[in-house]
Amino acid sequence: MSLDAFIAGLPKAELHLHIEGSLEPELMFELAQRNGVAIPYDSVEAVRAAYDFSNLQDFLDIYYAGAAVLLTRQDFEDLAFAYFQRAAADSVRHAEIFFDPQTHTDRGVPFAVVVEGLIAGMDRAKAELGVTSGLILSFLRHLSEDEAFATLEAAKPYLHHFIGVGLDSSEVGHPPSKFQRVFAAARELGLKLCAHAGEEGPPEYVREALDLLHIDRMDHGNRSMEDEALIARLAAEQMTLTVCPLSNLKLCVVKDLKDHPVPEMLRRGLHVTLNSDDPSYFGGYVNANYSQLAEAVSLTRQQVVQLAKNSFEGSFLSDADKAARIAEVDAYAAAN
Ligand SMILES: Nc1ncnc2[nH]cnc12
Ligand SMILES: [Zn+2]
Repeated sequence: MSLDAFIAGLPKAELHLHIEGSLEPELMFELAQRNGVAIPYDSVEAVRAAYDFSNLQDFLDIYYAGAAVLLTRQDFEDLAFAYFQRAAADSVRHAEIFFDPQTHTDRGVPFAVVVEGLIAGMDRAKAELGVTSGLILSFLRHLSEDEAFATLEAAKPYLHHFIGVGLDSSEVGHPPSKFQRVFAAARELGLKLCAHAGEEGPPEYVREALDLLHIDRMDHGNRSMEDEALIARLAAEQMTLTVCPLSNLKLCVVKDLKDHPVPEMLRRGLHVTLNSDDPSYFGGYVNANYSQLAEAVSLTRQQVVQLAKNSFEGSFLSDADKAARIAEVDAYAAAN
């Protein structure tokens, strides 16, 4: 069996996926028409052609504009279910997905519409596809901490739907320290804590995410590799990093997949997982991330299995569920 075929059937979890970043151009057009929203493209091909980014901000500008077609509960359910169909096809058994409530509430879409639509899509995915999931409320870091607090307040009636909070959007100039108080409040509410750190921002931001936000999981973390003491600490703490190879390539965090830090991260004992981030914008879902990285840096089958096990280990599932899913990975690896 080829490594690609092995990856295709390998049970895995996805831990870094922005649901708004799974909006495929076809669905963007469908929703634009359904809702009478004008979009600045005249074809699906024109949308895809616009996905040529030099950095994170280039991407974010287009990503926030694309989200304008999402208005109704049904839109959010359709968006989520479309993602889960692709995830299921990639042998994803469990996904912990980010959403950006402020991107929608700032356009006048009620918080309830967004959450109820996403939850409906997640419930359908469990019933029809057997994919379990959790929802992570992500704060936009280019906005103020007061606005993050207002978002957390709006989330309170729906708290039982969330497994955690995250921190995303423009990293440089918006260090984790800006959100120290709202992360403490989220922890008090029993939520898990994630933050994007070290995608474009310096190792100092990674340290702040650890020391000031007290995160349970780190999104990206690439630039930690510039700091020996930080590498040693992340390895000692077995902090899960949700790494996104095709995102890193498209946003010019790495020049070539051959330069990707994952092999060095593994060699240094870091707890790495592979994820798709914003698959519609970056050219591939989770299996494409595994396969293209494996090809570029010559990952072994054993490393690929380790990455899949890490994905369950680093999830917010219960210990019993983690063990059951990891046993599934072992059984698959033994049989193939
Ligand atoms: N890769 C990324 N980094 C920061 N914010 C994001 N929002 C969606 N994708 C993101
Ligand atoms: Zn991300």
